[in-house]
Amino acid sequence: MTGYILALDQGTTSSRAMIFDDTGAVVARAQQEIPLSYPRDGWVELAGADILSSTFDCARQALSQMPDGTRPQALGITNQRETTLIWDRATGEPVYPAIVWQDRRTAEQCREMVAAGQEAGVMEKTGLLLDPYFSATKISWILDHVPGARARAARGELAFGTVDSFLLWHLTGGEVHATDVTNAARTLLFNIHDLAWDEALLDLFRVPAEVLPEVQACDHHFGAVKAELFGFTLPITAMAGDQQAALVGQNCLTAGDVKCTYGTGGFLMMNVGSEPVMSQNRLLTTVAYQVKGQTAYALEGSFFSAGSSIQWLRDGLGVIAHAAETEDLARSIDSCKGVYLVPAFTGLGAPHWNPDARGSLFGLTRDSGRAEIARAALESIGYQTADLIDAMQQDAGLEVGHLKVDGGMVANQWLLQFIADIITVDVHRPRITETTSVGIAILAGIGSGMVNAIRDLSIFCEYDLHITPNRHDIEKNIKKNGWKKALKSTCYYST
Ligand SMILES: Nc1ncnc2c1ncn2[C@@H]1O[C@H](COP(=O)(O)OP(=O)(O)O)[C@@H](O)[C@H]1O
Ligand SMILES: O=P(O)(O)OC[C@H](O)CO
Repeated sequence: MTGYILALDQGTTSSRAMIFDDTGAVVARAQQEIPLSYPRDGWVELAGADILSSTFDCARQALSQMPDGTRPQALGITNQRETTLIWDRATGEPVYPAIVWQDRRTAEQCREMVAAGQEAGVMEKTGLLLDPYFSATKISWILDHVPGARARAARGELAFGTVDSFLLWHLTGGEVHATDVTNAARTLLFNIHDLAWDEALLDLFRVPAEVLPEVQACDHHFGAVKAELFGFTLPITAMAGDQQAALVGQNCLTAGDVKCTYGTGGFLMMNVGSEPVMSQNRLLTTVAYQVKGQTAYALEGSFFSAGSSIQWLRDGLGVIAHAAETEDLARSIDSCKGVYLVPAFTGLGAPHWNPDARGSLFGLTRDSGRAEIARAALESIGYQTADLIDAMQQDAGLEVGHLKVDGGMVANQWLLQFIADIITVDVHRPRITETTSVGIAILAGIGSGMVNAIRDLSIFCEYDLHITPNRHDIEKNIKKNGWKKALKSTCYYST
């Protein structure tokens, strides 16, 4: 009998459901966009109700596409990480909208903590930096700004969770409050060496232990979906943050394997094996996965604006109607003629970590038009990748042999060629580019016993596009120098 796995992927701009059979074939898929709101400069929020309804609608749509008489035997949840929700345990209602990972409202608190010399100790335990990106300061912000929330949290009436926990709570009818190690590792409250919440960090960030979920391995049996939701119960046998799921989905299971996901942001991740590698270049050290009792760690560099720059071209400037138009625009000119976009719309991530930086466009002339700006937006993604690869190679002490890419932006082949050219490394794109869903399906297959080991399902990871770099070294160096100058000016302006 064929086995089926339902993969739910709740991302920053959309929710997805995909159903795989046990040969790795996709039998159903559905996707729904969700609206982000930007209530103030640097603030980014999502409505909890939209997160739930879009995810459950996608699941129902995908289930309706299954062959007659069949249903999945396991469910895996993967999610945008760090995004923070606090809800009422009695009703499941969030007390405030989800504060999205891109949100910078706690920048001042982070700056004060850095000035007080608290960053080194936090980094040592968590592998993370003191940046508003992570959940801890977002939790405190909600507890401090929603009337009565701190007192209610102390009385055990409120629950905190990243999006995985929030979905799990609602899928199980409020019966299970849990997360997995990869999501916990993004909160600034979790010791990645002991794999446990850390009391000293809870005190430092003023987060009461009463709000925290239980932490489990990625392939844990988390609970069962209540029958009212989809018409039958379904075991939830895996959870993992989306970048970690993509690492698994890209078959990056050996130390030195690297993938980069180009969605709303860009997320470069290298498997470093069973011991954490601490960065000397302001990259993050994080848990890659914990499966069958084994833990793997990763080095990660994230930049906050990749696809979001393209959304800005479409929704902010109105210079394109669809994201895919950027490819033709980039091909329509030979070069940007000195135009650079530094897409620091919500600050700069690794390796700069400047929450106050804001986006800048440099080198405009009367000849600059939509093609130059669109191409500069795509090029900025290549430069940001190159900056992170340089830092990662130094930290890990090895050369990146090739880069596996995925995410919504990899439909753009001009972009992939530019990335290959600027990092001078081969770029491989898988047949199924939704590797986040692939990864969580593999983990759910293991959690349910349908699959024995991650490698059993490497069948999922076939590559159908291989791009080799064009080596114009002189030109590449000139371009990179221009980018460095633009970056420096952006940071200078923001101080
Ligand atoms: N052909 C394309 N060229 C450039 N950008 C694209 C293209 N297709 C999609 N995108 C961008 O990719 C992003 C969507 O990727 P996705 O992986 O679904 O994001 P997320 O998981 O963060 O919600 C959007 O920001 C969109 O603008
Ligand atoms: O929603 P995505 O795919 O852009 O991923 C968001 C990341 O997990 C944030 O760290």
